[in-house]
Amino acid sequence: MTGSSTPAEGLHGGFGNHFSSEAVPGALPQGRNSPQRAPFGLYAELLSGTAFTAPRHANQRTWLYRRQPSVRSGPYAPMAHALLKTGSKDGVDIPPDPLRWHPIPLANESLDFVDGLRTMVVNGDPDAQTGVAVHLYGASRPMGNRAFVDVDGELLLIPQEGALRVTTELGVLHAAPGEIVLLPRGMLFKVDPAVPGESVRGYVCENYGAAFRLPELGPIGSNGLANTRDFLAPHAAYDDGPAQPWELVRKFGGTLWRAPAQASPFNVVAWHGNLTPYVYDTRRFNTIGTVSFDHPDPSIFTVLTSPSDTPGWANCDFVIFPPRWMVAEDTFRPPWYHRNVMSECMGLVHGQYDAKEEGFRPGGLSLHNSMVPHGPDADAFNKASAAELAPRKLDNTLAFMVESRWRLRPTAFALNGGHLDKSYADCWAPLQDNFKV
Ligand SMILES: O=C(O)Cc1cc(O)ccc1O
Ligand SMILES: [Fe+2]
Repeated sequence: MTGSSTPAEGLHGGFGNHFSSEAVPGALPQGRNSPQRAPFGLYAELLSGTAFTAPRHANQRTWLYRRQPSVRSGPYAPMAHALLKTGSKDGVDIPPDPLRWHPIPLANESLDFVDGLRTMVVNGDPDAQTGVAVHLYGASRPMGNRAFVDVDGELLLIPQEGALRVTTELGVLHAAPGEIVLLPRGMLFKVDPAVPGESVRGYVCENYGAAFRLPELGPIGSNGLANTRDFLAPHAAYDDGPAQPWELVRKFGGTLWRAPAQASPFNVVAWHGNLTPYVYDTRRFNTIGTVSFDHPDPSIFTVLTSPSDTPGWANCDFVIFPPRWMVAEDTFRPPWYHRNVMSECMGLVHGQYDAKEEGFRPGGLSLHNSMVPHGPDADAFNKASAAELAPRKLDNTLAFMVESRWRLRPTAFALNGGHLDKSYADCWAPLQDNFKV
């Protein structure tokens, strides 16, 4: 990896594909996974993402050929992190009101990606492999010789400010706002500002449940929404410099643990498999909407889904609200007023969200828990009720939603950290009873 960087073009494409990659020609064993001696003195190591006996269509694993096996690290000692939380046990009780947070200013303290994580909402329990968390990240410096691995869940990074360089065991990915990065459970990585000296900010969805997959398309057919080939996996790249001290940070059972390592863990020279990180550009999302009337359910905007044991009732749906044409006739075009059984946590990467043109700001967050009434604010209602219904492009915008079947509990930091929008509910106060017969 020293002296090498992954070009944005030419990555492997295809969600769930089986890829092969070697940074040194001949480093990948052919015809078998664990030859008596792996090429060039490398160690063979398996990383499984599903149980060995998971059905073939869901089975995920990757074979790594590396300079040192991962077991060459430790012992681990607890590492304090005041604001990184896990599962519903780390959430607080809240009244069933809609909640919203102002963006947290870009980090001006010296924080790396791990130090700068702040958990906002949590549910479930990683020991039961259910639930999600939504964290905010804010980093002003690179991780240096520090690698992070999350055993509690896979991570979906949603950059909001500043581009990221994400180094993983399988190679390097770059992601700017508008792109997202999926990091499998148990795979080591580090996240650095792509531009040295620049501060970065964004969101992280941590998924303790079944791995994210593409949603079923039903009557949409065989194409559409997030297309398989647009998920890009890295090429093998490894640190080829001399051994240096590293620190490994492992999130394991809701606690952070740290261990020294004598050399870089990014030492995988070749790999093959289908358990890989991905970068996905949301501009590739094939957005589908009504061409007649009514506001469709937002499930048409699902990028990735983590199913629960109940069909159709997701542990987590990751949904985006990308630029799109609004053409519906005789229709109130923004979202309707609603109470949903699913709990909804929303963020804004850039632009404006049509239900809340003011108040919901890029980098901010909102939470509408199960059955909590919400919908367009009074301004959006008045504007959309009176608007001339010509075709209109909703442009320069990207909002997203992490939706879960389980109630999302805010953390104590979310409630008391100084970023809660205490007057959120006022945005609906002007709505009057306009009923007249
Ligand atoms: O509350 C929200 O803004 C998210 C949302 C959007 C939409 O188009 C329909 C339902 C819904 O919950
Ligand atoms: Fe909603």
